[in-house]
Amino acid sequence: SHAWGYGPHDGPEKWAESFPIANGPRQSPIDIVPTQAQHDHSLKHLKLKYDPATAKGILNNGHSFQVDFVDDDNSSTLAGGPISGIYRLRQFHFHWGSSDDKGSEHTIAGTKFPCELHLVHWNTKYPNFGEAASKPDGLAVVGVFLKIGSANPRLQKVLDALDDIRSKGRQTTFSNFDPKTLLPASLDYWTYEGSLTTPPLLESVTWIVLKDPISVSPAQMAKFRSLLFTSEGEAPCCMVDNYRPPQPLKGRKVRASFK
Ligand SMILES: NS(=O)(=O)c1ccc(C(=O)NCc2cccc(F)c2F)cc1
Ligand SMILES: [Zn+2]
Repeated sequence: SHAWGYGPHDGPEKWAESFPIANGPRQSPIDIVPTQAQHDHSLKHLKLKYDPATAKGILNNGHSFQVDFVDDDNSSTLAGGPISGIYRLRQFHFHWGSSDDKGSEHTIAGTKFPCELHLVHWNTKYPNFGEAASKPDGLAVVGVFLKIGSANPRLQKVLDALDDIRSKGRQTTFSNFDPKTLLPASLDYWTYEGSLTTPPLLESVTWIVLKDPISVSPAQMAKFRSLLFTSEGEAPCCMVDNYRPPQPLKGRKVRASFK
């Protein structure tokens, strides 16, 4: 079976056994070294258009939790930046650590953040997410680092919903939310060609990692860590350290939208 996780027996070091692409040429995440990124003045600014009414639900999928969006039309989209065409917002989710010194998937010159937000979009040149996920230009994920500081009021509605989805498989409605409120003031970014950071690890993602973090307080981090990897009735296992470590660059170039 393709049961995978983040523990010693089913974690990132074991994924290649079921998903050999784990050792592929464009795997994610990576360590981003700003001094080695190339400024590309042809990179456009990011165009994010999100309709709060497309927020649908919030789900504990046993690996993270995600907020799902209605993606039947172009109400919530990403365009510009390094991508061509229009990509539709599908979901956003997070990765985080058991302590504040780790948790992000991408790192900046070796620096780990306590948490990383991923906003997942798929290319509308394909009929649906599943099809797009198998194409080299099928997905675009915007990554945002979270840094320990003052409590972030923009996170609170998401964190307050976690009480209803503590265990794997739990979901509840989640409506009227604009994920644009989770973004930092500057949309400066690094971009490179990569993959999903969890199985099936498909090499179909144009990564757009924002340079500036948003804030999260220690108490808010504790809310993330109150979730469970496990289903109701199983021995509870805290959902923490659900991040893949950086993968080999294998000759890829990281471009910067800023000087
Ligand atoms: N962390 S991340 O942002 O890189 C990431 C984003 C999305 C997915 C995902 O959708 N997985 C399920 C999945 C995978 C392939 C095809 C599918 F249809 C599908 F639902 C996994 C990882
Ligand atoms: Zn992710």
